[in-house]
Amino acid sequence: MRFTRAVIFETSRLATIVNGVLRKTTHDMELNGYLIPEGWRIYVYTREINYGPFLYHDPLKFNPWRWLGNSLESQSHFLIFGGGTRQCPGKELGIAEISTFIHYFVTRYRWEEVGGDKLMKFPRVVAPNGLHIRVSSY
Ligand code: HEM
Repeated sequence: MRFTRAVIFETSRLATIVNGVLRKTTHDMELNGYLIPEGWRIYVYTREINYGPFLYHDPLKFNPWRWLGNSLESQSHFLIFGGGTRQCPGKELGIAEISTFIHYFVTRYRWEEVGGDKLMKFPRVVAPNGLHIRVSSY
């Protein structure tokens, strides 16, 4: 399911689920000339990285093909599931669950939006009043 995986990554990139990750410094550190003292909690805001024009060509375009045939997933800026030793342990399970849902939803059902619900894009993609769809089987 290589293409389904690419669709999941592209959707998560554009409609970021987790905006950032938390870390705590274990010793004084210097970052770009700034001193971050030991014991400080840092919120690493990863959301904007997903829209970086230097990292993703035409970043606001939904383009699942960008994930195929290159190693975007192994880049250090790929932080949809966090990074390092605390990277999400449920990553592959989550992808498997979403893939299963998409497979059955797309192959067995049709759907249409009803009600013209509003979508908010910031601080994250949400439908404040819900996203109402009418589902029917093929
Ligand atoms: C699309 C689905 C998911 C996304 C986008 C996601 C995203 C994330 C992110 C960004 C983190 C923070 C990682 C870090 O601090 O570097 C995280 C942590 C975590 N996730 Fe997920 N996650 C998903 C699904 C799941 C599932 C299905 C499970 C378990 C069944 C799970 C369990 C956890 C746990 C236990 C942590 C804490 C890990 C730690 O602090 O060591 N996640 N996840």
